[in-house]
Amino acid sequence: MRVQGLRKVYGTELQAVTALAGVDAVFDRGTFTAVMGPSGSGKSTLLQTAAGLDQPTGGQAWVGDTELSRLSETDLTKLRRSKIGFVFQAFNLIGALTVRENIVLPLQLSGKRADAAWLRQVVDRVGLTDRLAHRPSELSGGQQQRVAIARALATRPEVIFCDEPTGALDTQTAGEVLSLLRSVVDEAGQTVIMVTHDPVAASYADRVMVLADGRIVHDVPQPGAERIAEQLALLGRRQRVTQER
Ligand SMILES: Nc1ncnc2c1ncn2[C@@H]1O[C@H](COP(=O)(O)OP(=O)(O)OP(=O)(O)O)[C@@H](O)[C@H]1O
Repeated sequence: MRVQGLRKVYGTELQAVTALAGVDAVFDRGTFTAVMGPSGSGKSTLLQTAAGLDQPTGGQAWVGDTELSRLSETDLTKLRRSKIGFVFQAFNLIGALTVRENIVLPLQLSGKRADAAWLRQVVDRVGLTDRLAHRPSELSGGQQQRVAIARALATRPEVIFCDEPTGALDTQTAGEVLSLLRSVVDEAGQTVIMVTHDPVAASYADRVMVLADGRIVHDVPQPGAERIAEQLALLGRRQRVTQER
């Protein structure tokens, strides 16, 4: 996955907000990247435009050799369904469906037959084998997020985008979900790009990318939760000083 010169401006001339001011980044296969930065720095916008959920104002995003802006709306939807998985803070499961039905939904939407062996492996990895007939409301928050991860994995996507996947979970449950994402990268070789505010969550990644004002201001191999927290605090202080001037 890579993005080049990615720009996003919301609104019209007088009230234009530059959410992304030209972002270049490569996310190698089988790596886990945490995207961090102050509120409003463009993290979600980066995720949305890189994943083809929203159109950038300028620049390009590629999944493998495919440049997203060249695709028709139909082909973009097909690509999103087959090559990209999404995990959100709010789980976004369908309450009327069972765990199994939620997990296979992306396959059904893309008209693919479920690969039974892969699905067994996915369900086993997320530890939900004995919960397949339950409804999401009968599960804990951590279990619901594991269903969402299994659903994201069902189509064997090349890249999984996570927006604050542990934002609604307690520390221990968050740790379990993050270990699961780590194992998806290490054992299944998938690429994970995760937006998070939490330095501990970011410490599970291989690399931490920090955005400020729609630009990458740090892009480093992950230095540990403490250093990440220090860097973010420094960035917050610098921003406050700039705003006060
Ligand atoms: N639909 C929109 N219309 C106008 N402005 C928007 C829209 N979506 C986002 N923005 C603006 O773009 C900038 C970046 O927003 P974005 O949601 O990407 O930031 P973020 O880093 O994910 O923030 P947070 O950590 O608070 O979720 C912000 O200034 C935001 O107000």
